[in-house]
Amino acid sequence: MSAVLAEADVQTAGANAAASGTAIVLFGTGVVGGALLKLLNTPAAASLRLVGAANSRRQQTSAEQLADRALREKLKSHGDPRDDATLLRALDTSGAAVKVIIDATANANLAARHADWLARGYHVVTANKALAGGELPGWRALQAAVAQGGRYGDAATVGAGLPVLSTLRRLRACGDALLTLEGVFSGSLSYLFNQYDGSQPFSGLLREARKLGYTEPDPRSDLSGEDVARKLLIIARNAGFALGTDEVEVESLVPEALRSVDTDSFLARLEELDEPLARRHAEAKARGGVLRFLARLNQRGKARVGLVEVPATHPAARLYGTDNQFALTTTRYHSQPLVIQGPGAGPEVTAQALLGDVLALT
Ligand SMILES: NC(=O)C1=CN([C@@H]2O[C@H](COP(=O)(O)OP(=O)(O)OC[C@H]3O[C@@H](n4cnc5c(N)ncnc54)[C@H](O)[C@@H]3O)[C@@H](O)[C@H]2O)C=CC1
Ligand SMILES: N[C@@H](CC=O)C(=O)O
Repeated sequence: MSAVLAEADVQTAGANAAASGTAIVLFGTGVVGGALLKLLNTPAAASLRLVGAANSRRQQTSAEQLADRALREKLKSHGDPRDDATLLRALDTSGAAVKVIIDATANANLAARHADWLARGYHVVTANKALAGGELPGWRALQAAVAQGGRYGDAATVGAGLPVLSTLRRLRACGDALLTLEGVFSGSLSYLFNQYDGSQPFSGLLREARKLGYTEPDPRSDLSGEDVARKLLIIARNAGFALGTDEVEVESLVPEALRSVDTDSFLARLEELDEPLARRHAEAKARGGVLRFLARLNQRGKARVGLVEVPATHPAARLYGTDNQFALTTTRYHSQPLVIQGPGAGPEVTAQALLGDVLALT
């Protein structure tokens, strides 16, 4: 069985899981983790056993509490103090053949533990991009752990589960190679720029995107281009380009004055985004163009993410909602790129990507 998870594996999952027993611990019960908890209560997840769940401050390992449909809400005020060791012990003592840690946080310290968890025999399924899309040594440690047999479910890290990484791996397994990559890799920025026409403030749309669960916990991770850069790095690295974080040119949409304030202050000052973006929008419109936040990797490994004015005929100008678009030019898809497109953010699709990766392990 390969070390990374293929979509096809999911099909036989339910029956196998019942036979082998799969125990899971969930880190993060926010927007994505909360949606996953709902999915765990559906027949699709009947073979999985939740033995621990945690938010940043509290955790639960009692079977009775974990079975409570209000678990996410209750964890906000009730539960044991956070302690990773107790959660891992719940996996160890579960008697399950397959032990899975699900990371539905954006916490870099937690992501830094993925390789260690894999080395200790746990499988890891993650929506958290901080390791694979972070500093190169972290990516290399992850690859080393995967080479030793650890299995890493990463579908949710790119395109919120769109079949991007699995397609890329399949192409590579056939000897194909990625030449260039271009597209819209952010669901929230897609949602924002697909709708923004200058008639309403950008900050209002951003509040909406946040309410719908499309943005990162701190929306500056989206607006700064950091989240898109991480996705670009994850794809590029999976395609064999060992790019460092400093090799991606990143354009930030966050005004200088808002970059180092705390999250609450930033959220209280969103209107400061409006004027510069209204100006850029008006300039693009006057030339018949639209603004899109694009990621690009060329054949020499040069990578850039940022706001680009594109003509109305550009493929990225014809996206809707949270659509992501990944155009892969490869040695075999060279006259026309292979394009993967669809909703690229949102709790339900992302939680489904996590569940699919867990089921594929069994
Ligand atoms: N929202 C979306 O559409 C998508 C999100 N993702 C990723 O999913 C992850 C979670 O995103 P959201 O659910 O939107 O964020 P959120 O802010 O709603 O939830 C984060 C959760 O992580 C918990 N947490 C933080 N540190 C923790 C720790 N050390 N131990 C246990 N729990 C901890 C928080 O208490 C919270 O429950 C992020 O990495 C994000 O990039 C990936 C694809 C799509
Ligand atoms: N905040 C992210 C969520 C998915 O990774 C985005 O907007 O794409």
